[in-house]
Amino acid sequence: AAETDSPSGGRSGALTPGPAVAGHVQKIDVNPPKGTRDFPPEDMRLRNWLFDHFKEVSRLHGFEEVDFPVLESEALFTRKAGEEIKDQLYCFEDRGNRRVALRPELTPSLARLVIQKGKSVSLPLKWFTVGQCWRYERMTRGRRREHYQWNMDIIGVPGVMAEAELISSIVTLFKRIGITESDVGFKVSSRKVLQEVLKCYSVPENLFGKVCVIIDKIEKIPVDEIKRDLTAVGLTQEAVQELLQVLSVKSLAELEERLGSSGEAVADLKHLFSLAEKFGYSKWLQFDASVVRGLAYYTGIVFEGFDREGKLRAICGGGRYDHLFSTFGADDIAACGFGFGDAVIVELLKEKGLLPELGLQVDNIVCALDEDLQGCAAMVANILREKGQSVDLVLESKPLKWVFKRAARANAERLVLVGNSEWQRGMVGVKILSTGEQYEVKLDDLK
Ligand SMILES: OCc1cccc(Br)n1
Repeated sequence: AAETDSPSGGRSGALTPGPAVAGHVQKIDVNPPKGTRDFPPEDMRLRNWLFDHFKEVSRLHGFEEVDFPVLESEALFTRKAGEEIKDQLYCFEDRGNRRVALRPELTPSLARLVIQKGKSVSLPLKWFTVGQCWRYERMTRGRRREHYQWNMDIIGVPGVMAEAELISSIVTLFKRIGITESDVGFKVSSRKVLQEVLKCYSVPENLFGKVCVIIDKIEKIPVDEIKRDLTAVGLTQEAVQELLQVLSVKSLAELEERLGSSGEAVADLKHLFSLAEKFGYSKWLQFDASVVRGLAYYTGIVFEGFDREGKLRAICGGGRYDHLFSTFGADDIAACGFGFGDAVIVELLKEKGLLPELGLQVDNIVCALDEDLQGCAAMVANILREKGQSVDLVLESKPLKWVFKRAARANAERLVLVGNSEWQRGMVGVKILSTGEQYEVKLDDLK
């Protein structure tokens, strides 16, 4: 809207509502900021349902919950590997002139806390968290700017039993919400494949992260751009060619033929696939050499959950990051973890008709039949609440028709009516809404 002179002489525009003009207040924009979501009750019930599963699965696997500020020092995320997550950092300078950022991921915060705890914690650590993560993306792509991620991390275990345990956690989650191996799978590879190829071509170690970030785009941008970007960071044509060929390897056997049996990449992957048999989730896994994931700090096994119909983006992803700690100036600790977002999984559940029915549920509606019985109704509500019963207490005089309608909407088990004559006899009226059964009960016997 064009800027206009408000009567008070100030200037108001579309984003800065003008001052009230003689009883008129310009209505604020009631939508949440671009790319963000509100969670009204029905959406919050679904979110809680999902997060409760995340937390229960973490508990079943013996993980401890941790949390960190959504606001972190920008320095935690300023990796120089050309990652999208860095380009879209939601960062700013605070009033203390500190460079800060809304976290785009949770792993760096977890590493920071592990370093902070130092020797006061004993390894291995099995920590999990569910937290909101942010990115600032030009809204031209209309993508969200926030999502919640479930993370599980194992700190201090160098062997692939750790990755196997993480995948077990995700399989457990999928099973709990009705997703099977016919719906989703895990593409599994190891960045040690790339590492071994790059080593053959004497590519300096410090280019590893950049190369992985470029290759992660292999299914998103034309292969000529991939080649150009790889050449630009210093790889020879030959190295580029070999890299792209090894990424198209179709099986672990073929990979072993190409890389030999003595390398760690093949050994780790064979070990992981044998462990998958023991964990009972072999059918969920497939080797896919093209999986590298887009975070620069992965160093070993990487995996991502995908929908077999190929309609959705990756459901989750993770891997080993054995050198993240040294990038923060600390001694390295072997580590691996995954992130599981709250958006793609809901799209998958919708696709599969697996969204749970989660209506509002309250045990009792308690209602005074006369204005002067409000206090008595409060006493009844208190008695029930102390017994662990949920009560929606009617807080003002309402016609019975209104009360019944609210009881139906709240899917209430029963209606407790506080009326004068009953109250005089120490009784209250009860109506079981599912059967219509109606009776009086002594206050002391209310349960
Ligand atoms: O997965 C990348 C990402 C990071 C932060 C917020 C959103 Br939405 N997406």
